[in-house]
Amino acid sequence: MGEEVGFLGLGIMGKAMSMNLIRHGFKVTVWNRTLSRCDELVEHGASFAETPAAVVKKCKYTIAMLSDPSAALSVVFDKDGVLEQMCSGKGYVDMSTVDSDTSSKISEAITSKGGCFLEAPVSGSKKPAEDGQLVILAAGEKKLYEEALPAFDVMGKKSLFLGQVGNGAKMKLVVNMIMGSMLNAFSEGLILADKSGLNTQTLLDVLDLGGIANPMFKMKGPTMIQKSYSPAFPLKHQQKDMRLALALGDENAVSMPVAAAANEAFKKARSMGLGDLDFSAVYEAVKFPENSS
Ligand SMILES: NC(=O)C1=CN([C@@H]2O[C@H](COP(=O)(O)OP(=O)(O)OC[C@H]3O[C@@H](n4cnc5c(N)ncnc54)[C@H](OP(=O)(O)O)[C@@H]3O)[C@@H](O)[C@H]2O)C=CC1
Ligand SMILES: O=CC(=O)O
Repeated sequence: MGEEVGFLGLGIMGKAMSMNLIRHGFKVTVWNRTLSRCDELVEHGASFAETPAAVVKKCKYTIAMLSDPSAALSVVFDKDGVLEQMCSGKGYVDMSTVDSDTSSKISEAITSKGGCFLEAPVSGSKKPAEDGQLVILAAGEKKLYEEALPAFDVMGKKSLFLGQVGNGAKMKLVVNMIMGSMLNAFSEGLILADKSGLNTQTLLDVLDLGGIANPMFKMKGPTMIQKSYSPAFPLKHQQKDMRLALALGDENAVSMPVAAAANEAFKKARSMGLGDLDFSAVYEAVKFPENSS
């Protein structure tokens, strides 16, 4: 635990995850594109670096938690990026949700500089991140997985090593494709109950008692009924995951009409200006499809 760990990207997830590392005694150096977002972490004991390259220079391994493939690539390949200081003996752990091609590109670049690469996207949202209860889906260099396990144990409740680079990314996309499709079916059910004269809270109670009870319905149902969409998992990221999962389906000739329809609803929600709200705001797009532009 004596080694310095780097952390790039202090959004909803990165802030909670790096905070957990600090709380558990890790020495953490942080960077975020909007630098002011580092202040709170520094107040809690983190060190700050001006660029991703400066973080990598200082740290044995560096974790990233960034919004999407273009952010993940930019932080590695752009000026002052991760690659500039990557070398033998250093590791890079990308925990962002991206597609396997993006992850492979990053892996090749890191290993070509002599470094080790691990992808480690996570299942679980803001609250599990705050509580250290994420599920970590790692793949890539086993040696780096073992090195990062003490950090994973603090950030998550379970870590899985899934083999070669790409398997973690794919697993995460399959899980989120299912989650996005379920949320659409749930939204339609809430609307159907309401329009057909049923009490939506009673529907939530019935669902929670039966075989399709799940934490997502239990957590999101009450806030959806109240139209409260404070972002835990931003809708724009869920739509990105649906898009990437559908591309994975294309590559493998897997027909996914349910996921494709769910993706349309998330796109519609984005066109209604709901992208920065929680992904449960897709309920508004399902309820008022005519509001899309
Ligand atoms: N929220 C959730 O429930 C979960 C999210 N995820 C995944 O984790 C990742 C992060 O999600 P979350 O924290 O919610 O997202 P946020 O939108 O809250 O944070 C995104 C982070 O990426 C940074 N970023 C965006 N674009 C760039 C860029 N071009 N260059 C450098 N940095 C950039 C942002 O910096 P800045 O502050 O400057 O904008 C910010 O630090 C995503 O891949 C998401 O799909 C996975 C599981 C759960
Ligand atoms: O990616 C989102 C999640 O809740 O997991």
